Amino acid sequence: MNKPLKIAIAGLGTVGAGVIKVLSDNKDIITARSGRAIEVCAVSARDRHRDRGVSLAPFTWYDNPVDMALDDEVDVVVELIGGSDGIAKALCEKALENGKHVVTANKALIAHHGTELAKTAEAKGVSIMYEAAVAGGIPIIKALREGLAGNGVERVYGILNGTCNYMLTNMRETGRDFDVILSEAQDLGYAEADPTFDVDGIDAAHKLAILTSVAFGCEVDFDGVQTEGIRHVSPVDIEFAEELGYRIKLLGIASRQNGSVEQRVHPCMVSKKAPISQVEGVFNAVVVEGNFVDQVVLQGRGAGEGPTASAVVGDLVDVARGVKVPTFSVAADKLEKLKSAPLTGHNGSYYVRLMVVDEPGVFADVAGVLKANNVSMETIVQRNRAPGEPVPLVLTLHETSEQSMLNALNGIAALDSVVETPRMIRIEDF
Ligand SMILES: NC(=O)C1=CN([C@@H]2O[C@H](COP(=O)(O)OP(=O)(O)OC[C@H]3O[C@@H](n4cnc5c(N)ncnc54)[C@H](O)[C@@H]3O)[C@@H](O)[C@H]2O)C=CC1
Ligand SMILES: N[C@@H](CC=O)C(=O)O
Ligand code: NA
Repeated sequence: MNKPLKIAIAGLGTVGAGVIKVLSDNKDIITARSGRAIEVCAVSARDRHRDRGVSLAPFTWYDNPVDMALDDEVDVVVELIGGSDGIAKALCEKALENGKHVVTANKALIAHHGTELAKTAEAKGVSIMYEAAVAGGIPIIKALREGLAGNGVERVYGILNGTCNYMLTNMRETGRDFDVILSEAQDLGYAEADPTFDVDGIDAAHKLAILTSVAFGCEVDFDGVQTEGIRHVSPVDIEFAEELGYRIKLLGIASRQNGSVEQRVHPCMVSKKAPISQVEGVFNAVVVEGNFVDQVVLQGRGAGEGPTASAVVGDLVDVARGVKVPTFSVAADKLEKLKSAPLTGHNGSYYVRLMVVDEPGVFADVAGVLKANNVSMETIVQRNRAPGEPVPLVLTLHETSEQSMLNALNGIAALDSVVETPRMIRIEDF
């Protein structure tokens, strides 16, 4: 048997503790598949004495995880702390510079610094692997980079945040409060250390920026992702979506368009008949559209201890086997720099909810603004008649440009009878 692969784990929270469990429970199959044992030799976390359900006694303890990058026994540093900068970045940089492989679940780090880290790794002849960073247990990075390498990818999209999908599913099914369901997702280990990253779409944007890079062979451009979270999705919108035949999903969508790339994360109305609208709870799904394969759909748990640890260990097995692949889909110094397409140039259909004073002439005023902006209406629904009181007025609009829609919304918001900021959700036709 070849000599064991020695790993150092930085961060022993949901994912770190999970990795120790997978390596121990599946030791025999992992050793057989890797052709060598994968052994933890060192660990680091903030609290040495917390009960994690795993014994740390066999491992060397480091108070400062960055020192593990200098440990001669260590072949691979597994970074499971999180955060785009600070200690996680310092550790990964130092490990790569010292010729150690890095495996990480940290999407924030890869989304912000992926291109430079890949350049360092490739120059040093080591790997930085990050399967767990995108869509948890779904092996989407491997699928895109390896299995689909023969295709030109035209579009990649999906449900990329388990917390938001769990919340939207539960809001619809149970009618419970946003904050109660968010705290449940935190207890289940799905949410980020700062859950505003989930709720505001930032985590999904991190993942989309990484997917874009692997799918299109371009530099990672997190700032190019146009991002909106689920904070403004209200129970009223969820009810209207049901009535109109849609489900609301937070999607990340990246498409290539003549030398530029459009990257967007926002709530979408998706037909209840579309397969992606059936993906519920903590499950994620990623759809890849390739020019020869047509459509490939991968679905699985996007967050939580077991699925995320499964992805980390998959990367470790690749390192143990000596697999050599580019960090993204082409060598780091050959990644294209693509321009970002602005969302104002996007064409699509829209759902709009207004809160209006229930009085004669409101429909006509709204229709007048839409006409002036060349936006045509598909349906209009008003419920709960309450003369003189604010009531919801819901419209769906035929395909139009985002800029026209925004102009129309500004005009509508200025009408006296419209009493709250209009809410707009894009309708996606999959
Ligand atoms: N929880 C999940 O479902 C998923 C998490 N991830 C990513 O995995 C990473 C870890 O996430 P979780 O395990 O959920 O976080 P966590 O908060 O449960 O664990 C973080 C660990 O890092 C340690 N840590 C923090 N600062 C430290 C420092 N200065 N020095 C040493 N240790 C330090 C903490 O003590 C803790 O053990 C993050 O990058 C996260 O985005 C990725 C996919 C899914
Ligand atoms: N907070 C993330 C964890 C996995 O990436 C999520 O909810 O998807
Ligand atoms: Na993954």
